[in-house]
Amino acid sequence: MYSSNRIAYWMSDKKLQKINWKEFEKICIKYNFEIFKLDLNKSLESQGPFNVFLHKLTDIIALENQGDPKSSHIIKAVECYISEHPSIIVIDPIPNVRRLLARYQCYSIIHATGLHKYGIFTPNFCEITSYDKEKTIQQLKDANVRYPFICKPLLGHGSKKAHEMCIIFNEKYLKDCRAPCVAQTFINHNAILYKIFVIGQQFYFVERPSLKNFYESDRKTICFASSDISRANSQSSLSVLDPEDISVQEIKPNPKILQKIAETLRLAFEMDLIGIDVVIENSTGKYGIVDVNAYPGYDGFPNLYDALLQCIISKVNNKNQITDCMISNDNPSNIVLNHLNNT
Ligand SMILES: Nc1ncnc2c1ncn2[C@@H]1O[C@H](COP(=O)(O)OP(=O)(O)OP(=O)(O)O)[C@@H](O)[C@H]1O
Ligand SMILES: O=P(O)(O)O[C@H]1[C@H](O)[C@H](O)[C@H](OP(=O)(O)O)[C@@H](OP(=O)(O)O)[C@@H]1O
Ligand SMILES: [Mg+2]
Repeated sequence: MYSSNRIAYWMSDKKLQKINWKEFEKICIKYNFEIFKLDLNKSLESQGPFNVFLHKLTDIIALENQGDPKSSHIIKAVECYISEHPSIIVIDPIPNVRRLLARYQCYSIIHATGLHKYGIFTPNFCEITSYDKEKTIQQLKDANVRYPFICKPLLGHGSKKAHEMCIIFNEKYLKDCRAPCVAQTFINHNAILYKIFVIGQQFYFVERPSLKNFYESDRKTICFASSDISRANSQSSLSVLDPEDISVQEIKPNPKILQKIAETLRLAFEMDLIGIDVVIENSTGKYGIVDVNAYPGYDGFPNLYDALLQCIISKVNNKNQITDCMISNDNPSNIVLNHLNNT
């Protein structure tokens, strides 16, 4: 049991408390898994061996990204340990998490999936790189980003700042774009958002409040913190529909389409723990993917920890099967032996 069923994890204390981690530890013990928190300030070698590494390192990766030497040292040590022990199952691989954290790259990956064949899209987006007005106008035009649009920080996780956004309604207030950022066309969706939570092959979705409908106009920029909008109990004034929008009929989501989104993005991002935020566009009924999150809150996911352990077990089994297969088929010494036996 020692090395084949040993899970190392790392998450911030805030995350551990929020998701009631003690419950997961109990389930692990019940199923004969040893589980322990990795100390990132100590030698990793001395804490091994382990065969699964489960983590939410987004805050540290974000700091590394901003040039913080301590965070960079920690992430390098983790990556180095993983590359020296390639049999470890990492949930999720650090390069894949990095890709998802960068909003521009994240939307580019969604755009490349071919989901548009199923009436699913990611709103037009571009990177705004400077405060040069003419340049910004050109960047928006090239990507067909229309007013109003949302400005989102380039990094999608890891700090309060990553969730500070604004809605820009016209050219006059382009100066409010906090460059560098991603600009994304605003999709009217009657203030309802669906959060799809993915754990390996399992998924679940919940309905959440969202931003009300907005139109191009001469109004001033609206700034908001995304954490005030789409939590289960959020009550932002920005989510209260204007009287003329109240009669717009609610379109219920098709679970098959949400499943298609979950399966496609899990494969596209090569990650098992993701959250996907989807809105249904009022005018077309199409499904717009507006955000993808690494290791989300899973608020409302039934039997969360059974699902998580099931995901881990299936990855461990897959890995063992592949290893068995390699030992019996591909091992060069076996091939030589088989050849010798046949001659
Ligand atoms: N393109 C869009 N059109 C309309 N509304 C949008 C769009 N993008 C985002 N929103 C709204 O803004 C909110 C915040 O956007 P987004 O999810 O990108 O921020 P975030 O900081 O990544 O949020 P999270 O905390 O879920 O990670 C969404 O919950 C949704 O209500
Ligand atoms: O409502 P969800 O679960 O989608 O909310 C996420 C949200 O995506 C935020 O991005 C948070 O991530 P950080 O930026 O890493 O703080 C998540 O926070 P966490 O505390 O659960 O890790 C939310 O769950
Ligand atoms: Mg997000």
